[in-house]
Amino acid sequence: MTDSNDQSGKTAAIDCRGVSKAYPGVTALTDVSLRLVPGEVHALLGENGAGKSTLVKILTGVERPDRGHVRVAGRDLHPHTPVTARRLGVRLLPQERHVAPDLSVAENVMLGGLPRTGLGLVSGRAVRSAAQQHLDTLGVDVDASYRAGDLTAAQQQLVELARVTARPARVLVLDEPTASLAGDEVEVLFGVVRRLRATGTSVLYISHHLHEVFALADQVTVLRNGSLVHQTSVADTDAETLLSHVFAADLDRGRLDRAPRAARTEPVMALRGVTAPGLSAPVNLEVHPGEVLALSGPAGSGTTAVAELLAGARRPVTGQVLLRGAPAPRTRSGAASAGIGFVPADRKRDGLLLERSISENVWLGPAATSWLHRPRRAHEGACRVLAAARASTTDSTRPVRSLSGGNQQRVVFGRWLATSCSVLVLDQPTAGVDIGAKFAIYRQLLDLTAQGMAVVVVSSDYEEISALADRVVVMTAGRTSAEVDGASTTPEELFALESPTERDLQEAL
Ligand SMILES: Nc1ncnc2c1ncn2[C@@H]1O[C@H](COP(=O)(O)OP(=O)(O)OP(=O)(O)O)[C@@H](O)[C@H]1O
Repeated sequence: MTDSNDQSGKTAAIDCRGVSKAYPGVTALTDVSLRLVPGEVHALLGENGAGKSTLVKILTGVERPDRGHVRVAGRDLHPHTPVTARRLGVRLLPQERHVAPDLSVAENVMLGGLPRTGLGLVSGRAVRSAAQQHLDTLGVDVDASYRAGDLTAAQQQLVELARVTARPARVLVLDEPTASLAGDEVEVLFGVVRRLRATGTSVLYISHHLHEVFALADQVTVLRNGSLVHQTSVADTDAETLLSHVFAADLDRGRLDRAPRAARTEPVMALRGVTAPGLSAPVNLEVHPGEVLALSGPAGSGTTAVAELLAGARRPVTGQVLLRGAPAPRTRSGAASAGIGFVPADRKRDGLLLERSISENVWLGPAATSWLHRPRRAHEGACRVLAAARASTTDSTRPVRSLSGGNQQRVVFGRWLATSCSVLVLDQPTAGVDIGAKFAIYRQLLDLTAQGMAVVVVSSDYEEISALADRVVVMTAGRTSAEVDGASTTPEELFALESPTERDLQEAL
């Protein structure tokens, strides 16, 4: 039996032994060992900053370990580069989307191996037909001839999944793959993972969602502060045990106590008969001070369009967006100056300056103007923000690039905690944020509404909606389709309300 074989004699698809990695001032991984046999789905859990992405970078050849080694199907990952990893069949679906927006869906899917004619030329028709066939096999309902940049974030994520699976993979690494997916798309992804497992591909599945681990994984490994603290078969564990390993301290998920809701006053914002790209019918909507309004609906249902209209990030074609009864600013910077905060779903788009410090990023938020002259205040403010958002680092002079993905999201959120806006619009605010920090963020939002701020949350997470919302506006196929009370609604009710009606289906035909 070689090093990479298990008792059954199976050679591990991927085997990493004693891997350690440090960045300046931070030990990201200490002596981590992990092996996946062919056809195994292995979940990797850990709070923000635990070392998951660093391990992924090492397994995919992007970063070299300081100590330890990686073998793929019994062969050393040497030289330790992404090209070697790819050649050995290790593929990655990254946390951030990387579709080429100006290329077609087909070109994006087939990017790594465009089918050629006998003369060695690339045939557009062959590319389209091969891509469409692959998308259909995966169950991804997207037309291969569309421009990738015109797709929703969730569709782009599925196109990327199609790209990484277009060629046979020995090991597929999925880094928080459901962060921008909702109900049906999650099922598509699960189907793909199950099919790959059946054909012998090993899947390393990184997630903050325990139900996904129990739905999909055979084995689970928990990292904490860069060390492997727990490794077991999923059949032999339960959610409480896993959580106790993910978080060193007891997780405070106690009830979110809410101040009694203030009597309805005049709306602070309203949409009156608004039409815009992404909407199929005029939208009427009011946002009141002191309430959390949730916009619930699958990707493409119009929730992001409404959030962007409120935040000045999308222009109405007809109708009016009102702020305190007067026309609202029609640009993002104008809306920010008028006190409308916005946390978009794609944090890269929110202009995080990755090379600059956490302090600077907090105070360079679109509503901040005076940070340049007050570095100490910026520093103190950033520390307060980081503590409030339960970020694992208190050193606000660190560059944002050195933060884990989830902690970068907290900085985006923290920007708006440090300002005094009257409306805060958040699109999927806790995607990629660990469960502990999620609840800290929910508490912050509820405190802000108790002080009179209006909060609008676009979310595809039913638990999030029930924890936060006073009112839920449900959207399907580009129009508002229902409004329900946040306190009494259930995930089942929301799911049923979000399912397309007969009318939606007929209009789509
Ligand atoms: N390029 C870098 N330079 C300095 N420190 C880094 C760098 N990349 C990661 N780190 C640090 O290494 C540690 C592990 O980060 P990593 O991104 O692996 O966490 P993670 O478990 O993937 O978190 P998340 O759930 O937020 O994505 C963190 O303390 C992070 O700040």
